[in-house]
Amino acid sequence: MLELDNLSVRFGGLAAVDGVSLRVDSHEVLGLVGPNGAGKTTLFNAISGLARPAGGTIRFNGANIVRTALFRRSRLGIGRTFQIPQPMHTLTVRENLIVAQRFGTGRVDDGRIDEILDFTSLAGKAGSDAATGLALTELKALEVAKALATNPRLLLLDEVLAGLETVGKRRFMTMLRELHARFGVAMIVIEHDIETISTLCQRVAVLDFGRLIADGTPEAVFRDPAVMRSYTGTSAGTSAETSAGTSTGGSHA
Ligand SMILES: Nc1ncnc2c1ncn2[C@@H]1O[C@H](COP(=O)(O)OP(=O)(O)OP(=O)(O)O)[C@@H](O)[C@H]1O
Repeated sequence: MLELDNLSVRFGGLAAVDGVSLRVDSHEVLGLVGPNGAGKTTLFNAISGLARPAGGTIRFNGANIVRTALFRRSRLGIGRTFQIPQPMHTLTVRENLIVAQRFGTGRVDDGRIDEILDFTSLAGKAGSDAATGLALTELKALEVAKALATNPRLLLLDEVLAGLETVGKRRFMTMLRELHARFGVAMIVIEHDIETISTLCQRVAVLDFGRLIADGTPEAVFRDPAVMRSYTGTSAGTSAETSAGTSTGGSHA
């Protein structure tokens, strides 16, 4: 479905994404981890059309979309959320979904919007002001709902669980698993928490200084000493240690 070949994104002298080659198959759930500043969000920006690559190709369902405009990528089926929820202010929750759906599909389907509101547990908030009427969990749910309204085949989820407390996080993870099964989308999931990634994802890719340093099953990747060193500054622990909530949120700073 998605194939990145030697993809690079530069900010002046900084290679934020540095020669990354990676593929995601339809219906696959891929975790994307790495320390702060490793290039994860920049990679999402390149795939979704917000960042212009300095080199390499992005193939989506066979076509090279590296020069394709943002809204066209959305219409091809690439949806995303943002790390910091970005509701459209002054609009209600339902209106947010209508705008997202029109952007992503070129039309409005009220039945589909009702389905998404139900699915994301936002039906009771459909008429609420999106900027002022929502708790953090609901704002995160709205990010997912807006992305779903664009009718994605590939969903890029940028730290949608960050900041949620344990119960909210569990509920959200259940929702993401159901989403994958019910809407049949492939997903790339950026999260720092190893337990979350191991639970949600079949495969994990690790970025470090913009480079892909590992790609494999969660069990294999999180046991790789080089991987663990790169973002925690420690050597690999046992699987019990690494699945007990270890964060991948190390920093090069
Ligand atoms: N618009 C920009 N202009 C200049 N440098 C940028 C820009 N966006 C990102 N960077 C730099 O590119 C590198 C990668 O940043 P990016 O946000 O992609 O990392 P990340 O892995 O998503 O980090 P985090 O886990 O903190 O969200 C960092 O060094 C960052 O400072």
